[in-house]
Amino acid sequence: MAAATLSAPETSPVISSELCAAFERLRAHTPVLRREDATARATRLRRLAAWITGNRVAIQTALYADFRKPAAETDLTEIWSTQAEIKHTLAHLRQWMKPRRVGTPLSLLGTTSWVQYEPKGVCLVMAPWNYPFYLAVGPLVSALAAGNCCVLKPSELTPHVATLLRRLAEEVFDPAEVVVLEGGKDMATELLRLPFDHIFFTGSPEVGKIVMRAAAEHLSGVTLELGGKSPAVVDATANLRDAAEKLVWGKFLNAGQTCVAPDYVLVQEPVQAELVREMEAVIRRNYNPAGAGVENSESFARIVNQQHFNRLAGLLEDAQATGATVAVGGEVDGRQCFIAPTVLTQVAPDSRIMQEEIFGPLLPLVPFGTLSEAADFINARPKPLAQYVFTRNAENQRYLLDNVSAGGAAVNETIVHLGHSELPFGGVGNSGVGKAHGHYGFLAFSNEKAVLRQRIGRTSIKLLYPPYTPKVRRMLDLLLRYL
Ligand SMILES: NC(=O)C1=CN([C@@H]2O[C@H](COP(=O)(O)OP(=O)(O)OC[C@H]3O[C@@H](n4cnc5c(N)ncnc54)[C@H](OP(=O)(O)O)[C@@H]3O)[C@@H](O)[C@H]2O)C=CC1
Ligand SMILES: CCCCCC(=O)O
Repeated sequence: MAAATLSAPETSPVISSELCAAFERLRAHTPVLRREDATARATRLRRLAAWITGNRVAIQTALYADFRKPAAETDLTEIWSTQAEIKHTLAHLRQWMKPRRVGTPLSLLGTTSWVQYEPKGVCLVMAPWNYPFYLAVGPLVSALAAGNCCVLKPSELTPHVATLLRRLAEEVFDPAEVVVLEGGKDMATELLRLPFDHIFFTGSPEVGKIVMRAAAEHLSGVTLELGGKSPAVVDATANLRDAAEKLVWGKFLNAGQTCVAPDYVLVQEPVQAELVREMEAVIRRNYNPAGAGVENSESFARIVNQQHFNRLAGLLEDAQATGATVAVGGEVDGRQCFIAPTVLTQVAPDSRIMQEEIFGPLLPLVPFGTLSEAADFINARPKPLAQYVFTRNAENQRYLLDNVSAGGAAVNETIVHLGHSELPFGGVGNSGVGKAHGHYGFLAFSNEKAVLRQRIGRTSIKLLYPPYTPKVRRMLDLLLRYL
């Protein structure tokens, strides 16, 4: 069935003709992708994987040009993470695509039923700037695995990566399968007026609400991968050297511009000073081993732009103005958008740095007495994307995992749960809607169609057809009593 052309009411004057043409081209192509088998989809994903392998240096160069992301971090968090998603998808795609038979209840005896996975159609992927390659191509892999056509809107804050993504689309895909549309807020606003079948948005909760409102106009499906203040709790039983290593890595990777970065640390009072000492040693080892200064380290990224630098410098100033102490770091240089890995103590709970997502290399430590105080502190705030627990006490671990709601959690680790292909990734409440990665990503971009097949001349319900005679009423009595 040919997809209906966008009628005049849908193409409001604020949607440019080229956008409508691109959308129509994809929508007209959806029946072709719907008919493809696992082999055809896998071939497309292998072509993508080969392109990424062949363009490793170009990806590193683009990320470095955008905000001096170290090549090693690009390899790990942009290239390897994307290739791992493709590899896992290729290993399971045939299975995921198979219809799933379900059992038959007594009341439907004689029927056969299954769940059939069909593509949603034309999907929109809106990516953020902090992992601009992985967070654009990762969702694209899921969309293609599920048989969709896709519009990809990268962030304009990372223009070198956006240009690279456009080249990737042109070199790997048919323009009717995937199109990359570069632009900022205005482009995104226009795109959100189109009747996409699913919108996969990664970004801030504020913009996530804008996306969800726009999706309501067309009842588009949404996956919202949002952010928030992900807490880490370090109790008095924790291995502090181990906790320091993992907290410093997770916090200062990508200069703290990571959605699942530990935003702040709740540390049990008696071990705060020792934790600070351990963190200081790890920061020095990771970013200033020769004493040349972190600003000269090739292992530490920059803040993405002046606006975010100013925002973070403002958080640091406000924290200090409300009594915080800079225990480690604190150096800033606006000319190169540099903020050193910084650990803060004596942070006022009502200071700005404890109200908004930091999304930068500032790590406030907040002391607590009892675990219930720590849980109450977290639960008094919007539900986080991740929670981290550092403890050697199984009961403390259970208490915190059972009494704090978060999108995901890691115990004695940070961030890496995001790279586990068998785990659903996503937020809850203010930190997100829906799950991604692996099979969860495939399902996000699929319609799970329920199918029941009946034999001709038979129906489980015929005995209950009208007229509703006393015999039918007796059958209903039996039904309510036994089935
Ligand atoms: N859950 C997850 O997996 C992740 C969540 N995040 C979260 O994303 C945020 C940081 O990313 P950031 O890019 O700054 O997020 P934004 O919400 O600012 O932007 C996300 C996307 O939305 C676009 N956009 C911005 N403003 C609007 C608007 N008014 N209407 C429509 N689209 C708009 C952006 O375009 P443009 O950039 O071109 O303006 C970008 O493509 C943090 O909150 C972080 O926690 C980040 C990474 C992963
Ligand atoms: C591999 C690391 C990716 C992190 C994506 C984020 O949390 O922003």
